[in-house]
Amino acid sequence: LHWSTKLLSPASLIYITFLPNSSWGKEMMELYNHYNRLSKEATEGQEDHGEEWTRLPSYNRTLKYATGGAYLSKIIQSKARLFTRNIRDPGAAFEYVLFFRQDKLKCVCIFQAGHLLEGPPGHVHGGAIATMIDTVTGTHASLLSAPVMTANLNVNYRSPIPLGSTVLIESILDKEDGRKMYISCRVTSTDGSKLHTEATGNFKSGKLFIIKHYMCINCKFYLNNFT
Ligand SMILES: CCCCCCCCCCCC(=O)SCCNC(=O)CCNC(=O)[C@H](O)C(C)(C)COP(=O)(O)OP(=O)(O)OC[C@H]1O[C@@H](n2cnc3c(N)ncnc32)[C@H](O)[C@@H]1OP(=O)(O)O
Repeated sequence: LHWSTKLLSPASLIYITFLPNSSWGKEMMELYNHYNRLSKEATEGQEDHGEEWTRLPSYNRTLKYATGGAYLSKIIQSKARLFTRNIRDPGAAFEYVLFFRQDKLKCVCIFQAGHLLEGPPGHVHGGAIATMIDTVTGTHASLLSAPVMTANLNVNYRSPIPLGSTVLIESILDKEDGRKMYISCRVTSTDGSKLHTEATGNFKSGKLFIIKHYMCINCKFYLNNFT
């Protein structure tokens, strides 16, 4: 069963894909269920595992509420589409979900790399890895301040990622300096034993967004109200 729906818009067909989908492997599903359970328990005030994760909303939903429509017209918002979500065939490319941990200002992304992302035979292309790192760290920086542009991204590839495998992408805030955010990131095997990639990023938020985002600086407020 593919949880995809087609919506007809004047200009194009917009595909909305619901997570999870049938392409997700066992490892991806187990991790998703793990973090989702922690998120739900935190939301519902159930058992306290000492970890309070929140699943992040979709890009379009984030855009809609983060900018409040003040700076992006409804037409632009409705057409905005993060390119990692553009592939219609479930499992073919970027399958991922992001969770945020408020108390540690930390993000985790569970990423399953599909066959279209092949670089070296049987392994994931470095550009696809950098794309996912930019997506995770950029989203993380946006959550902590305001929608950002990536100014700088340094990537060190330590060991290749097998195509079709599931990996964890974890990011943390290193430093905040006015409108600049410094985020670092590690891509590892799901048990954390193998380091695939390390990266650091420098992100810059725009002046226009700052006022609007004072309401989002407290991420808990933001996540509780807009997810
Ligand atoms: C909520 C929605 C969800 C959003 C979820 C989004 C998730 C996806 C995120 C994807 C993000 C992207 O891929 S964005 C696309 C790729 N990136 C881009 O195209 C960016 C292109 N570059 C630019 O637009 C610009 O150069 C900026 C915005 C980065 C900076 O321009 P500016 O604002 O005029 O800043 P400027 O005065 O030059 O510099 C300001 C300060 O930043 C420093 N700085 C500037 N550039 C760099 C640099 N490359 N490396 C280091 N430091 C730099 C300067 O030294 C200075 O420090 P000091 O003197 O203050 O100390």
